[in-house]
Amino acid sequence: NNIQLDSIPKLTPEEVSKHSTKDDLWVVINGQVYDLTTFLPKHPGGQKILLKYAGKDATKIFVPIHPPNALDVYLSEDAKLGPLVGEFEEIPEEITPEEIERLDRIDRKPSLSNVLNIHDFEYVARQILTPNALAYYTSAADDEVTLRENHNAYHRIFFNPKVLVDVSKVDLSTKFLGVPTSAPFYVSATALAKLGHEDGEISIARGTSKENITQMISTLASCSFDEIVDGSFIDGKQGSQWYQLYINTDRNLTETQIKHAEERGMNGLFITVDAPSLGHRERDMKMKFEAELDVDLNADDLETNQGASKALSSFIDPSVVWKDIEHIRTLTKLPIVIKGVQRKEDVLLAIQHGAQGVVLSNHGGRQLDFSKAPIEVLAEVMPLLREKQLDSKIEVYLDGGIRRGTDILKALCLGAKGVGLGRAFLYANSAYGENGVRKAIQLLKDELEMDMRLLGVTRIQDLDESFVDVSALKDRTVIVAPDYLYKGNYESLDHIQFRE
Ligand SMILES: Cc1cc2c(cc1C)[n+](S(=O)(=O)[O-])c1c(=O)[nH]c(=O)nc-1n2C[C@H](O)[C@H](O)[C@H](O)COP(=O)(O)O
Repeated sequence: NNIQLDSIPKLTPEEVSKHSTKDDLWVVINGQVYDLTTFLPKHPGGQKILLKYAGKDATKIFVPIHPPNALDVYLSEDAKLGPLVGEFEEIPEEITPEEIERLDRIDRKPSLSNVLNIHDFEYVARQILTPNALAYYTSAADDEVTLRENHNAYHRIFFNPKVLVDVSKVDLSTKFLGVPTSAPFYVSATALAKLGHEDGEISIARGTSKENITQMISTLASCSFDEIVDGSFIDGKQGSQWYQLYINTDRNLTETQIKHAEERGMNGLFITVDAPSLGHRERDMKMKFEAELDVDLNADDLETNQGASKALSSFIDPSVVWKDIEHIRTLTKLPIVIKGVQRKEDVLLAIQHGAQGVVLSNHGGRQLDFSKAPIEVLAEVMPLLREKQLDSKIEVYLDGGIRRGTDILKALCLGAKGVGLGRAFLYANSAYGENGVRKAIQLLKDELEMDMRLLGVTRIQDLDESFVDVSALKDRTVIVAPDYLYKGNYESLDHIQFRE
């Protein structure tokens, strides 16, 4: 045995570094040595990134992108070679001047008490996020027209406020899929929250749970599903959460995910259908998510440059159709909501195929550019559902471009059950963690309460179309020549100030 034991190479850094080619590829993650040779062509993130770290320690790049259980999900037992013996010599990373400035801005970050609105969170986050995180969070498809239209469309809707109404007590509470919520908005599923904050989706879970707001957990979350669910327990009570599903080409894996989501107490299953493949997000792609790669692979091995999005989406099944929704209904008792619906006819199909809800969404402009703003689709959907007496048959949510209480209020007046915010909470979490998430929720609640009071309505269920004027909503004329005198006098609000 001694002779046998002696002949097994010790898993030292020197030994690991000998296995650094695509035909013999070892990598160290969290102190464990893995043989990724057979996994290399299957890696959703492409080959380049693995080859970049062949024979090296990849822990730093692995942790912000993958949930901890990713290695168990993707790797066979024989790929796990055992613990590293010894340590790699730390090679000090060269710190660029831009990185020094970024770290300085983090030190001078405004105090949370000075944050007044969602735009402030975005402004601070943009100053302190790493280039990769910023590119991934902010990016949208092609020319990012839909990204901007999502928010701009709200500017084409005005209010018809009522006066002399007793508005002393305003109640923001409502129910989503039969479950009470303290306000008619939720945190929408976004991936890779750990790129912006080390607690990732867990601090979002804690913040939403403490504020009694629902969190939608992404299939692509950077924390494991179970740790996000566990993170939502406050004093033993689980927060309200939904599971957002990308249907996997491996349908058995999808079935396992659905059953596990039900076991862990999800209040809804949101099936995202607007991303048969993730969109063409050039900001993200420019970052070449594997950025500083200097792997000299020959062209035929190389996938085209893919940002995080493309890298993450290779498992999404592009062949999903309405009958798959019927099949999924047989697998779970969870309410099923179709996320990413963009035309009124598909809302009727969602009802026909037994969905309890839809989210009118274009993925925050990250999918098909020139998709209409969901608020505009909502204004088409609700009259049709009322005409067919189907408005009580389905809950209609929407997301995209929501940044103010007035945006939420306009959607509710037009018949939305509730609205989702994606980037707003990524920015709040990235800049200030759990407390940032809580502050963002409180700011939106305060704005919404104030807006309802000034609109002359005190309960969510009393909101209706009479409170909004949508006559300009479809009017996408070229902007009328601005009145420069007025425009020149108008001073835009200042961004939040960084401390000296
Ligand atoms: C900003 C962002 C959005 C993502 C998102 C990641 C980011 C960084 N990702 S993505 O990795 O596939 O693109 C998801 C996701 O995991 N699943 C999903 O259903 N929607 C995803 N969305 C869309 C999100 O759920 C909302 O539809 C969208 O963010 C709403 O627009 P706002 O950002 O303007 O609120």
